[in-house]
Amino acid sequence: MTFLQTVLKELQANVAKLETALSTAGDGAPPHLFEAQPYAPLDNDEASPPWAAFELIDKIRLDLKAVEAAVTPTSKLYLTTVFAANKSAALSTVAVLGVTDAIDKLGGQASLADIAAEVGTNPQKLGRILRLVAGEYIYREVAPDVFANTRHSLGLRKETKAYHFLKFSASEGGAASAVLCKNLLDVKTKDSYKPEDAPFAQSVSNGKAFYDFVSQPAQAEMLQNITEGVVPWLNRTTRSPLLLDYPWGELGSARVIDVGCGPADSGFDILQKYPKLTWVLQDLPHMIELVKTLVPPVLADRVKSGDISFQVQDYFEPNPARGDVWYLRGVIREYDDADALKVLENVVAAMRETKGARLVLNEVFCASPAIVADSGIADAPSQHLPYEQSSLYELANLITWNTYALFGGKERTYRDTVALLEAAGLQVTKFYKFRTFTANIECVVRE
Ligand SMILES: C[S@@+](CC[C@H](N)C(=O)[O-])C[C@H]1O[C@@H](n2cnc3c(N)ncnc32)[C@H](O)[C@@H]1O
Repeated sequence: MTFLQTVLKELQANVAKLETALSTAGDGAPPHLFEAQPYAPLDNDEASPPWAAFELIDKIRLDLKAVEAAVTPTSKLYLTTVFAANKSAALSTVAVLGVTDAIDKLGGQASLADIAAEVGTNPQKLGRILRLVAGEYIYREVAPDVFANTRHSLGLRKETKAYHFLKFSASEGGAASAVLCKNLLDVKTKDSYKPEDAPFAQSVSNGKAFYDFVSQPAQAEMLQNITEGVVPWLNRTTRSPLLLDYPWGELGSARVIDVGCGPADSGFDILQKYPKLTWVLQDLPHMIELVKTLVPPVLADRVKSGDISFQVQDYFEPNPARGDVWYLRGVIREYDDADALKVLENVVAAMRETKGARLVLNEVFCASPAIVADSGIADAPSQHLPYEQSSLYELANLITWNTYALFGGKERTYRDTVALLEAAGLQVTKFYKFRTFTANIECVVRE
């Protein structure tokens, strides 16, 4: 069998398995594409697809890309890849313009002239953008110059607030990415993981670290957009797996120390679903003051009872807290190995004071699409997709480069992370893969 036929055979088998796995979800119907309604088993961020289905998604996508790459001339592969930034701008633009709402208002499908009049732009230019996005099956051209919503355009309605995230990523994220090459070669920045050396600081903020820049009075609008739009929308895409794919319930009434808690949205979500847990929120003074104001009203009584408490704690200093679970989400990604090790060593020293204490690390793990030793392999790339890494391999890598471009930091592979944890005196007990691009590593102190 030829390579293409081998991949197609694998694809066919995996699509059949996917349909079977999805037959128990939603109303049991297989995925649709052109209808203007969400496909609930896959598109509902408040739930997660069944595991068996989720595991097939990456395999199918990887093999589809293999087919696409195999039939594409090299220069055309470069051109479509390098111009993908235009797709980013197009998606952000239709979201900001409110094209989905306009089509809704015009009855579910409408001419370019009517959509353009509704959103206040030029129909010819809008058509060119919409065709780019329709190539991703977001919108459908139902007749020449007539566009309709599809399953994938509904998430762009203004009420979803997706446009905050899409606009920010395409504009500030795009500007930062544009200087990536300079950032990788400049002697000051190439080996640095500090936020003031990130591409964003070289392109947008005149040398200021991201949060120092957006905290300035002149950037108040950007900060508000980030805290009220960008971050909540992104967090929604990981919330359900974080709650369901790690056995928080088995921790019973454990005391959790949330190190570098930030706005603590994940802690507050976990506490609402697993009310027996008690939770200590640790961060620097300004963040502790802020997080006190962010406690959801349903948890107010738990603050009063002391089940949820706040501690100012610098994680580079010895940690006097005592707890059964030490939870670090997106903390060590901020640092190079030497600083990450300092943070972990302080946690390990405190963990030694509580028998059986465990550390739960929630991160994005850089992912390999496929590790293929031999050319002329007799199977499909999806059969070489490594396990110990973030799910959604492509999205995980896009996200880690995006966070690097904005904030610097060192996002790691699973192997890099395990080496760091072991250097800090920890022993990994389990890797919890999630149905999203983050995952948990659980460890205990090595005896
Ligand atoms: C990337 S954020 C992660 C926040 C949170 N864990 C989350 O998942 O949203 C890192 C957090 O570490 C805090 N932080 C930075 N330096 C710190 C330090 N030296 N000691 C304690 N917290 C610190 C920041 O204020 C910020 O809230």
